[in-house]
Amino acid sequence: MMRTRPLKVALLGCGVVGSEVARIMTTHADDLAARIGAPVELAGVAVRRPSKVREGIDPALVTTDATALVKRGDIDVVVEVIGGIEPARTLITTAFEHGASVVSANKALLAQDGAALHAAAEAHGEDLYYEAAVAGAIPLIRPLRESLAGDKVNRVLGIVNGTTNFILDKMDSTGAGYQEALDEATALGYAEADPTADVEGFDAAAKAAILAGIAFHTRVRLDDVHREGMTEVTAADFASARKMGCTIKLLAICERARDGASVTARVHPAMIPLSHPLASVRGAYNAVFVESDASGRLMFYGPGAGGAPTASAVLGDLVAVCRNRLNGATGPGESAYAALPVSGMGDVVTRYHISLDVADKPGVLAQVATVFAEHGVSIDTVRQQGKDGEASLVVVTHRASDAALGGTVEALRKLDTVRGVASIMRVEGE
Ligand SMILES: NC(=O)c1ccc[n+]([C@@H]2O[C@H](COP(=O)([O-])OP(=O)(O)OC[C@H]3O[C@@H](n4cnc5c(N)ncnc54)[C@H](O)[C@@H]3O)[C@@H](O)[C@H]2O)c1
Ligand SMILES: N[C@@H](CCO)C(=O)O
Ligand code: NA
Repeated sequence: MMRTRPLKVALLGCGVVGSEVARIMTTHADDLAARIGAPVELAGVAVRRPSKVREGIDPALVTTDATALVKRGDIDVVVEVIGGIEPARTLITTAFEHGASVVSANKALLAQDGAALHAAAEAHGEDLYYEAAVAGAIPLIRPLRESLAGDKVNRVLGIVNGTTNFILDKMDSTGAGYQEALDEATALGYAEADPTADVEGFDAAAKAAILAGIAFHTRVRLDDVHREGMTEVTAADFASARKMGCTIKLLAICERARDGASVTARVHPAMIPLSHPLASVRGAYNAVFVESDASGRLMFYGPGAGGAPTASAVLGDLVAVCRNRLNGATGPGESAYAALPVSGMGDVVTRYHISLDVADKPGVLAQVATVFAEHGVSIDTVRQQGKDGEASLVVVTHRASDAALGGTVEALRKLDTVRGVASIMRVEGE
């Protein structure tokens, strides 16, 4: 039966995502009410620039005082789409203190303070949902938290940043320059307010921390995630990748150690074979593989950024939280009982593609091969191209630990015959 008293929603932030949330709440109001069992009313919209014309939003609802809005006491759900750490964090905790549940898209905040925010939600008997924080529209948080709650997840691997995938795709497929592609991603509403968060891998690292925490029932913070951005990926790297039948993607990889006693989480550019499904993820799309004991390998794919796709995930959470509220219940909170340590990058085992500039003279190849052997790194293929007494040597290894590879590279740099290490890239997805 439909309840006539509406559930009241406060929207914090009315930018790319917030404006789409407001639009869908209005245009789909009847369907949302039917699905929830009560009407949902937009009771206030906190913005920074009140003079801006916002189509479809009653100006009487607009305020610059987000704190007063979350303190009103009659708000059921606060939707936080401001982003950043403060004032978002204080607004969310204030919302809990004043009897509201929270839906957020804020991966930066959740990766940094997720544990404290979950504790605050639990202490006040409120919900904290954030499907939009990871991989935009793709249902990923809820499948991990709920659908896979009976399985044991061992690995989560994928493309979780739309902006960088958009840029890498453009660089690879059209030869576009980095800045031109970034400007386009920003204009399309994919990039963070400060796109450094995207291109330097902070955004993907925040998502990796959130995914690893939920997947492995443990706490993983942003600082625990090894992070390398994509700003140093060059046209030459794409050319090398193509020679190997690969392309380059910025990947987030969260793994449980073989003995199950620890986990790792990392974000870095990697070569992947063109035959791998991740190679065909184009534009701002995201795709994530989840590997579990019983389920085997699952793939989640869809739009990873942009106003409307992100709003879809926010609205899904809003419906879930409203349903919980009508039932006098809350959804699942944080599950961190496994308390697994997070290991450093040295323990990660993968394959490597290394480009070296070397002297083109007898014995150099043997010298280089010896350094690899001395560090226990087995070589898969070697390709050499010589020109005017200099040569470029491309070595692809079998699986080795990052620590062993690091030692190898350090020793290679010390060889007189090695003029420089032009690039090192991990090879994933085989
Ligand atoms: N854009 C996307 O594709 C996308 C996807 C997933 C998640 N997110 C996340 O959603 C959140 C919002 O992203 P966005 O792309 O909409 O950003 P945005 O910059 O377009 O919107 C944020 C809005 O918040 C407003 N704001 C800032 N401080 C405020 C305050 N104190 N009170 C009220 N309003 C304030 C800004 O003026 C701006 O309009 C971020 O956490 C982001 O990481 C964005
Ligand atoms: N800036 C983010 C938004 C989605 O989280 C991205 O490009 O993926
Ligand atoms: Na999502």
